[in-house]
Amino acid sequence: MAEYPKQLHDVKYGDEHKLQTLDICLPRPLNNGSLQVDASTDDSVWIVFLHGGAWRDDSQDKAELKPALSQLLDHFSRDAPTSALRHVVGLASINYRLSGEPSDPARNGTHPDHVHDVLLALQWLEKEYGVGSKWPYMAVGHSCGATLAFQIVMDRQWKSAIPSKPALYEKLLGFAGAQDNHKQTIRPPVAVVGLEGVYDFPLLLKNYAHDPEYEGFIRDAFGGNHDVWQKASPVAGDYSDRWPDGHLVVLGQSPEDELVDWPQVDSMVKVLKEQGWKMRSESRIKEARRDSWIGGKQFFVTYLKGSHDEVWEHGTELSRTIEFSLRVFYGEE
Ligand SMILES: Nc1ccccc1C(=O)C[C@H](N)C(=O)O
Repeated sequence: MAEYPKQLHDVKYGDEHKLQTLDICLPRPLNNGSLQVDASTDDSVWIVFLHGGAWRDDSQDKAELKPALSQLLDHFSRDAPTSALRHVVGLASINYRLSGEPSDPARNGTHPDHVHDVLLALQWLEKEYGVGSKWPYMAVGHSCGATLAFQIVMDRQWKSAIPSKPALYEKLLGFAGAQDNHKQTIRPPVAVVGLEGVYDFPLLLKNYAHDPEYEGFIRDAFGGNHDVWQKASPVAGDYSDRWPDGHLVVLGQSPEDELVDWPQVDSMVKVLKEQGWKMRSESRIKEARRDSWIGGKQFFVTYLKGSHDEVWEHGTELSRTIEFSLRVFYGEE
């Protein structure tokens, strides 16, 4: 069996509970730090994937990336010189603590425990592979994984909403109670790619008021305080001054999604626009060339096909969106 692409499964990034594990895929050798293809680190990036499942569904985990990953690797092996994956140093898919099952230490989390685990995993990835220091990374998430992808950017808002665990924040983020973005020891991503994401909890609960499941999983994951629901929603984030590293947001949404409706995207779009982000259309990728927008902030809304979970189950939509995001980020068509 060929040594590459190399896959590492169930690697532990913490030992507090059994969901502190991640999978890694290295498409090609790291070669003492420089890559065989695209040796320039400037052209290389990590992909960090966060699965969905409403913070509670233990049938959904880091394996959500698998179908998309095999398609990405397929394209890469067929077409390495032009495949978007040639920019990718590695892909990581992260498990994190869930909520809703008080007797299980891996499923008794309340916000911000889920974010903590993701930050711990990022800290591990930085230490072991230079993710965020040697190489930038894109955070890609599905459903509540898309929520988490934004939450690792907007950390200060949820920190101030939850004063109970300041020591851990300080340890993980170098957060000294100040607004100083540069003190962070865990670098934020350069891009956030959300698919079928939950971005605005109060709006989600309003639009699905007829289905008690929604309030159920929000309460399990975030507690009963409405103020926290509002502050922890990605739409409450500051994506301008406090995210200097952020250059690209891609919001992928399927009109056929039966669990998360389009107003979630609309709400996020409104916030990004208000904060100075430029909306680009898919047909004008060239115009969005990174050279011409270094330091700029641009976002795309892309239409996906299929139901809420088909988007990752079939892999096609997830792999397509990752490839799209890489192409846009590197100014290719
Ligand atoms: N109802 C949702 C609303 C929004 C986002 C996800 C869900 C889910 O149901 C996910 C998962 N399959 C679950 O059963 O928890």
